[in-house]
Order: sequence, then C-alpha cells, then structure tokens
Amino acid sequence: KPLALPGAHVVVTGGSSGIGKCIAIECYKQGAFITLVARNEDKLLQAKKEIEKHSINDKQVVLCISVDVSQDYSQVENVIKQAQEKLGPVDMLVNCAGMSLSGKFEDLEVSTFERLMSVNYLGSVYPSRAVITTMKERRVGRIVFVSSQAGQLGLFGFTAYSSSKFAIRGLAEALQMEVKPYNVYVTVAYPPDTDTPGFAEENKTKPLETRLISETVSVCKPEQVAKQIVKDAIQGNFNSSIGSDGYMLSSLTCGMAPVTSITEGLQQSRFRTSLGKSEGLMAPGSNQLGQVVAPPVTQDAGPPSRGPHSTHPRPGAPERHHCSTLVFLNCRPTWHGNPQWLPSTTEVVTMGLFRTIALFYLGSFDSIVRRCMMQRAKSEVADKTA
Ligand SMILES: NC(=O)C1=CN([C@@H]2O[C@H](COP(=O)(O)OP(=O)(O)OC[C@H]3O[C@@H](n4cnc5c(N)ncnc54)[C@H](OP(=O)(O)O)[C@@H]3O)[C@@H](O)[C@H]2O)C=CC1
Ligand SMILES: CCCCCCCCCCCCCCCC(=O)[C@@H](N)CO
Repeated sequence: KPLALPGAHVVVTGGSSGIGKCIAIECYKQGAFITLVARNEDKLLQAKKEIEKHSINDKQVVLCISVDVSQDYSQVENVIKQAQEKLGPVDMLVNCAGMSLSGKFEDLEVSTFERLMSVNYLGSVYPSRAVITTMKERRVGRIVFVSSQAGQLGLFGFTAYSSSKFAIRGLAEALQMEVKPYNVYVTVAYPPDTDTPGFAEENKTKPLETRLISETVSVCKPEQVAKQIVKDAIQGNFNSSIGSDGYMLSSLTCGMAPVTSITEGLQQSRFRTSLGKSEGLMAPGSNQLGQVVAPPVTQDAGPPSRGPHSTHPRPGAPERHHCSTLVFLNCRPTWHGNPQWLPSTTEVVTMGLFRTIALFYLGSFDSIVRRCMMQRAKSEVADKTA
C-alpha cells in the first residue's frame, strides 16, 4: 500500500541543498511535515523559507535541526528524538546527506576514504538506526538511501566515492529483508550527475577522465530526480533510477536485490517513455577529445520503434501479449508461483542487449582513459621542448 504523504512526517538529511532540498519540497507539496537535517544553520533556514512557499495548508511545518550525521551516533539519535517530539513519529527518512571527492587513487588522501565512508555510509546508518525501531513497532515506514550511478559501477576517479556508495546498497538489501515483514520499505536511489551546488563543487577537482566519462550521460535537474525518488519511495520500490541509461544500469546491476513491488516490473513502461525522449543513451554526442563516445548500436537513434521493446510485433511474427509492459510480465500462464520469479524470453533477450550496450560503453571509457594519458604525455614533451 503506498504511503500517504498528507500529514506524514518526513525527515530529510542533506535537506538544505540540492537533491535533498528538492525531495523536501516535493514531499511538502504533497502535504507532509518536514524535518531538515544538515550542518550549516544559515543554509537550513534559507531552505526552510524556500520550502514553506510551497505549503498546501496552514498546519504544515518545516523543522530545522543542525547536526553532522557522520560524527556521533548519540547526537544523531538525539536529533531524531527532538524531531519526533515536535512532529510525531517519522514516517519516511531520506538519507540524502553526502558528498563526493574524486581523483586518482594515488592522489587521494587516505583521509578522503575515511571521510567519504563516514559521511556517505555511516551518515546513512546512524539516522536509519535511530528511526527503525519505531517504524517496525508502528508497522509503517519508508527509508530512502541516496546512492549514485557511481554506486552501481566503479569509474575512473571514484575509488573513494564509489565504494562509499556501493556500501549503501549492501546495507539497504540486508535491511529490507529484515523489515519487510513489518511493512517497512527501503528504497535505494541511483541518480546520474545532477545539477546541484554539490555537483558544482565536485567539478572543481574532477580529473579530466572522470569528467569525460561522466559526460557520456546527460546531467539531470534535481527537481526531476527528487520527483522520481519520492514516487518510488511512496510506492515502496526498492530501486529508483532515472532515464534510459539509469534503467539499463539498474537492470544490469540488480544482482539479487529484493523485488518489493509488482509495479517495479512496470518500470518497462517508463523505460519506453525515456527512450522516446531520445536523451542520454541515444544522443551522447562526442566528447572534448573529439571522439564519438556513443556506442555504435545507438547511432540510428530509432530504438523506440525498432528495439526489442516495440509493442508492435514484426510482420509475420506470432501475436503475443498486447501488454505495453511486455518485458517483465509475459510469463507463462501455467506458472502457479509468483510470476515475478520467472524471466520471460523477452527479458532474457533484453538483458543480452543491455550487456552488449554496456560493453560498448566500457570500451569507450577505456579509450577516453588511454587518450587522456597520451595527451598528457604529449603536452609533457611539448613543455620540455619549450
Ligand atoms: N549531484 C549529483 O550529481 C549526485 C549526487 N548524489 C548524491 O546525492 C546526495 C545529495 O547530493 P547534492 O544534492 O548534489 O549535494 P549538495 O552538496 O548540494 O547537498 C548536500 C547536503 O548534505 C548536507 N551534508 C553534507 N555533509 C553532511 C554531514 N556530514 N552531516 C549533515 N549534513 C551534511 C549539506 O548541508 P551542510 O553542508 O550544511 O551539512 C547539504 O544539505 C549526496 O549523497 C550525493 O552523493 C548522487 C548522484 C549524483
Ligand atoms: C548499458 C548501461 C550503460 C550505462 C552507462 C553508464 C555511464 C555512467 C556514467 C556515470 C556518471 C557518474 C555519475 C556519478 C554521479 C555522482 O554521484 C556525482 N556527481 C556525485 O556528486
């Protein structure tokens, strides 16, 4: 059953900026009471003012509490207690506080690994640990973790960041298995690069390779990311991703992630919609080094009508389901168990296609790395001769 946001208490860590702020706004617009958690008090008050502009009734409240979520569990526990005293038990916790630092493995300080692990990982453990008992007792709750596409695959420059975002997934999978019988649902979001103050900050020190690789997929608006996350959290979907590349990444890296909702299977319809917009995967263009990074298979830019997701059967093909959500749902009708556990032929074919596309991406990432290396070698020679 979807969580009803009107009157619900939503705690958003990292709610004073970027994606977290947009999530808070999205929930507030739907009638929730909000607690914002972050360190800087000025930013918190600023965000509170901005969020309050979107109120839909005069009872709604935005509470701000300043704390570092990565430092001391008892502090975080206290903050949650304060929030619950003022606004009642937490219905939804969004762990969005986080940061990114990139650089080559040997250039990153050892302390950076510790820092990212404590902010991104422990900073998600502490608030979750502080709300879980009450959620289980009440048989109500949503816990959202904000990972990243870089939490689904490791990329050049992200040795410290990716590992801290991968850790979140292990936590989330194990936790979901524990709390599902108590009607508490966990969501992990894997956003792509998103236009936020944090992203601008990160870009100041990003290695060229990391930037070029990231540029093969487009930058998202935080409002769009927030909308998707809130929607998936309300539904209780374990996975939350954006766009056609996000969908493919999630399919390819799903491992044995829990299937918490039938509507998750319906993501197929979303995939078709995002392909139709011909963004991301279909129009990556070329990068700074003048090299086309689009995998060859996507060059014709016409998969919505010709890809394996077409709802129109090829001429002469036997007619199958007239279901737009073909991939996950065309299970054999004689199957008496949960149809979700049985892959269809279409799904098997689709996964093969995704894997093939992924190999093209990986190939283009390798050549970006190689070209950057050669470019550097060249300019070093030029510097010496000059
Ligand atoms: N933007 C992007 O491209 C992507 C971002 N993400 C993830 O989404 C999340 C939000 O990112 P984004 O909106 O860009 O980030 P911003 O830097 O814009 O916002 C980060 C928020 O987290 C708070 N915060 C940071 N560290 C702490 C801490 N130790 N304790 C409490 N609060 C903290 C900040 O407030 P304050 O500094 O005052 O504490 C701020 O409110 C992060 O986890 C990020 O890794 C994932 C994929 C892509
Ligand atoms: C078949 C599948 C193909 C998929 C291709 C995937 C391409 C991946 C590019 C990933 C860009 C990294 C995003 C990290 C965002 C982030 O977390 C930071 N911006 C944080 O601030």
